[in-house]
Amino acid sequence: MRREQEFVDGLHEHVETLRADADRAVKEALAQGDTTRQGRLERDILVAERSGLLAALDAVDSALCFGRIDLTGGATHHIGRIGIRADDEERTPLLIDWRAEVARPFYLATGYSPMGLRRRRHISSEGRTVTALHDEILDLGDTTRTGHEDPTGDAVLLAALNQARTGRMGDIVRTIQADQDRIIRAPHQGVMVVEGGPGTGKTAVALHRAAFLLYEHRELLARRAVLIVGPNPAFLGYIGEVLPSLGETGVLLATVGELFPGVTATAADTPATAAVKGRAGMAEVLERLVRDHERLPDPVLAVEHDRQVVMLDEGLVRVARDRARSTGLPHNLAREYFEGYLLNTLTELVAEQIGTDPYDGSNLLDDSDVSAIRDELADNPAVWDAIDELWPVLTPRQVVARLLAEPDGYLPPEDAEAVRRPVTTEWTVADVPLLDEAAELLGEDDRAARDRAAREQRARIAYAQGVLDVAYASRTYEFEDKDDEDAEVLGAQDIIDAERFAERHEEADHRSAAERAAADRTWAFGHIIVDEAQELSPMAWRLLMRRSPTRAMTLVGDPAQTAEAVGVGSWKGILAPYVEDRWEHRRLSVNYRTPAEIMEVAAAVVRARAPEFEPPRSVRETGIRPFAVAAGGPGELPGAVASVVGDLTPEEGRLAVVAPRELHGELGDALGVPVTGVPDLTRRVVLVDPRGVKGLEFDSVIVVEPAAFGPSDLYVALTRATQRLAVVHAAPLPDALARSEALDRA
Ligand SMILES: Nc1ncnc2c1ncn2[C@@H]1O[C@H](COP(=O)(O)OP(=O)(O)OP(=O)(O)O)[C@@H](O)[C@H]1O
Repeated sequence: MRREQEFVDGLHEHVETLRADADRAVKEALAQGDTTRQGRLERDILVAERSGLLAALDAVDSALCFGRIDLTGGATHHIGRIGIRADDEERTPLLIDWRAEVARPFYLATGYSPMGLRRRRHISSEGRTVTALHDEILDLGDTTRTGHEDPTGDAVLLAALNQARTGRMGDIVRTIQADQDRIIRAPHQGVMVVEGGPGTGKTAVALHRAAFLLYEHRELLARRAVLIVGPNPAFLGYIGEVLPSLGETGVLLATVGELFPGVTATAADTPATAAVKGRAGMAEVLERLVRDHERLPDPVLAVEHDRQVVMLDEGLVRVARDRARSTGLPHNLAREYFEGYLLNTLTELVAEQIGTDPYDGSNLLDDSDVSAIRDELADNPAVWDAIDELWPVLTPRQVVARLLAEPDGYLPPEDAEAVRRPVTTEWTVADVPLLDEAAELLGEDDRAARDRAAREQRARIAYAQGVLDVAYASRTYEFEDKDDEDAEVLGAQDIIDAERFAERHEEADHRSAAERAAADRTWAFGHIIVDEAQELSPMAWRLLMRRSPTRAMTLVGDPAQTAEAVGVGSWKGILAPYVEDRWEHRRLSVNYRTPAEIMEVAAAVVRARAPEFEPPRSVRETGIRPFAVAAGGPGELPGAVASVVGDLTPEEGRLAVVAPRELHGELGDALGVPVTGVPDLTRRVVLVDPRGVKGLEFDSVIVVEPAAFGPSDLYVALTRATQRLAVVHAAPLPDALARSEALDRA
């Protein structure tokens, strides 16, 4: 223990030096004034790098080192959250990053396959103080003993699993299990699906995989960013600290409702409405709606020009429309072509009207006359009104709002009723993939932005030119008598370089890749990780696949926990359109969260639908049996819940009351718990609705009125506790629970 403490102390001293160096480097660099473009670039890179290092050092401050491996050859390596090297010539590694290949045996070695290890040591600490060592002997011939042997090899894991919860997920870097490690370190190309029941560590594995990929492919992923998609904001809050604790911050965490820049949708539709909006067929519906805006006159459209009236008939417009469509461009981009064709058509009509020789029918106009007519037409607002009517520029919001306000003719009557709503500016989560699809169909008409950018650039150049002219004039004057040729040449060159000077004045984009990605709908992420992937609709998959042209994705989920009517039918069905059968499937089968006693109750709920269902194997038994409490009637429910909350609230840790939303008001009053949209999971007692509890976990869970839950919601709710579970009900229990022998009656 003393030696490990000395090692840890030495490590912290070294970290202090690194921190001070990095801090100084950042301050010095920031204090430097603007020099050359190159200099500023280098400064920005240095500041970003050192600030990143500082953030990583701060994040991993406690429990920096958590393990040691002793190799049969005599070498030893300490393993930690980040890698640290000594200052010597060879930059000798002091602490090995857990993600490095050298650290791998720490996670994989067994007595049967020791991978060159003699011993594996877990080092536990509180803050900077080493509190315990646990050694596993992997070389069975080795007889040296340290007095810290852990005969079963799982003391550290069990201690982690039994620890009181904090309302924030923690990292599992000290105890990653072998099957989890293989997923975390799988190659990053292609699609990998990770399936596993509740508590098998899917979320933990997904987050550690992100950290591993950022380590292994740092350059690519720092540029392209990693996106992690989760089911709801409470869940993202719950997992938000895992990656920073591993020293990683450059990751974008988002729900699907946040993936259309400018919209943050949290409102949910009813399941039936979300199901209609999420169907793959909606892509064609939107396409049809957009094409219906590429209109034909019925039968003619009169355009006034220069005191004449020109008649655009259906046939003429159809030709222009077909030509514009044949470009294959999205609606807003093809409009430029439509404008051109229609102006040509109008020019011909006007030229015919005014230029035809009344005697022989020949045209009296020459090319320059015709060209002048075209220019005049292009200046005529009436012409642009006609173009706007026939081929309007559309925004994604207009298109989706129009569909939802007037779905008739686009959706069968029943579906139309399900989605219909008045025009509104508030979007639901299920609207977001529709907005994204619409944006894709419309294309970005960036001509205005391009023109503006060009104008600004010209203005900047003119300004820079002016500045340099002044500088040049004064310099010439200043150097006139000195006959300093060099200075003269320099001044002249600067003026030639006005354009470069202007560029230098452009603000550098200081945002991180993740921040830029969040603001850019067309961003292609380096890797996408989807948690609770079973929840996503086909339309949401379309959106995500557009963000991942390389299809580097890790999808984790559990079909048995699917609540959404449009969720995953089968991975195959979802993935085939994008990658055919080129995806990998991995399974996790050990439940680290839910003790066996609770899992038996939860499994009964699924078995009522699927008798052959096999739940994941719980790694722990606690000897504490779940129980049900029957309230005398609905009026007595809050009191009964309050009494069970009193019994089950842990000294440390968290308790969740999972109840249908309708009951939250009276339960909140009875328990003195605030009723909020996004629950504050760091409170000792929280009130959550069945949908919102997905992915979360607590020491104790009380499920209220389970008859009101959908079967998959009930399964999810019953599998959230690490220690104790109770069910409180006024209505009769669902059959599966009523019959379960694993549920005691209090
Ligand atoms: N190797 C491990 N070491 C320590 N704790 C672990 C390990 N694997 C998983 N856990 C813990 O088990 C709990 C469940 O993990 P996680 O939430 O990742 O499971 P999940 O499969 O996503 O569950 P669900 O589908 O029910 O939401 C977490 O508290 C996690 O920290």
